Amino acid sequence: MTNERENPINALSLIVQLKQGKEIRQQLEKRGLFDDCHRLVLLGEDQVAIPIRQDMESLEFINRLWPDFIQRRLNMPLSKKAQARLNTPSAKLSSELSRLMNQYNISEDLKTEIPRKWEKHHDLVIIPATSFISEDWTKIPGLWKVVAKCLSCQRLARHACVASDGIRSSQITMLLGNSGQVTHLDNGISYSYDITKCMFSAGNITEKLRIASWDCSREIVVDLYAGIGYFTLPYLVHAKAAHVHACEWNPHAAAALRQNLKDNGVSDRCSVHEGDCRQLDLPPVADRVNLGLIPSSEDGWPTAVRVLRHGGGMLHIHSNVEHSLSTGDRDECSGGSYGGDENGVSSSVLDCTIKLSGKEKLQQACTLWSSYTQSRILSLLHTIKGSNQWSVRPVHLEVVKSYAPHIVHVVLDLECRISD
Ligand SMILES: C[S@+](CC[C@H](N)C(=O)[O-])C[C@H]1O[C@@H](n2cnc3c(N)ncnc32)[C@H](O)[C@@H]1O
Repeated sequence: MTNERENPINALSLIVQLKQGKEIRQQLEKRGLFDDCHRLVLLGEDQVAIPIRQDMESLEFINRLWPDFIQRRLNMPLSKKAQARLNTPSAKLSSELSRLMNQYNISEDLKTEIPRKWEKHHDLVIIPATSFISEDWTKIPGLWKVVAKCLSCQRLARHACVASDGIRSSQITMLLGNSGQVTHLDNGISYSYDITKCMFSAGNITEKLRIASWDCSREIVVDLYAGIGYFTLPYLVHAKAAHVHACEWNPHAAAALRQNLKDNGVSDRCSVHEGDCRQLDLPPVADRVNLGLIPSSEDGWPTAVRVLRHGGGMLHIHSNVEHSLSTGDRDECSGGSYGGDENGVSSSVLDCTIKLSGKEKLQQACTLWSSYTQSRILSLLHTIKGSNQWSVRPVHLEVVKSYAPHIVHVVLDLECRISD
């Protein structure tokens, strides 16, 4: 509680007797009517002003509950919570830029280009692709330094979409600072790379942890889309894989991968195959094949089957799955097509007009994709391995993360076995 004069901001309050203050405040808090941006103010010896919310709904409720209490606008100091909110990087950026926009006559409309979220890599911040794109921002001298100061970083870069050039080269440009080299320490593994040349998927953490929990000490693993080692490294460092064959065609990512193998002391158990995994020259040695490419790793399925050892093994197949094909406000879905296969297994089985919840739609879409994948892999096993004795068994389907609205990144663990 405070006195009326200290650091005041005009706010609406409910005036109550001091002895009732605690109870009324608790009731206001319980009902979400208390304004936690301001502090209570003592009025003389026996009254207290309790800050209240000012929206119509709250006021109607307060009037109904306490019709006899006086409401008054008062100068009330900001609460600690509100002061903390003002000190956030986001608040600092917004207030500093508002001031500069005013000074340099920049239209208020461009406020939409001030970032509200960003990625922080220690002293380097990457802002979204939509940030500060209008020409007018160049009117502010030293803009990048101002932004970096508000966001408490030394280096600043701006995102663009990951390139659709297949090698998923990064399209990040440096705005402040020269080097884009960063290091992430993640579950005891150090990953270094240049953000302007390679991409890093921070969202795959659950899958990395899953891999880390396995015992692969007697296994040979093939990682077809190794990148800088997102999955290769947990296989080696935590799952203790006997050997990993890591394939990667982006030369920058392959160089970072080699460095990361060295930095984590596991180079001796990894062979890096630099090139297109579809042409991977490897005999059938794999107990496990990781296919970590989204939106789809289907191009790599023939190679995965080819490198599986004769008795079979496990495939970890990544994919994006779209789980809402509804139109308008009718909750309906129809025919998500993942193609058919040569066994005539059609995947266009999802043709329903019944109402489905989001969770049910997700389940259906995953089931659909999973059965399509199983039948494709089985058919590849028959063709490539030259035997009809193969069987596939879905062991687990992991939902890794939401990739975009109605699109989830999933991993299917598919066991492939040949009967004796
Ligand atoms: C880094 S991304 C995904 C890595 C990780 N699975 C993830 O989700 O973060 C996939 C990597 O596969 C590589 N890649 C894509 N197609 C490839 C191919 N046909 N042969 C080898 N590497 C490929 C890309 O260059 C990229 O580095």
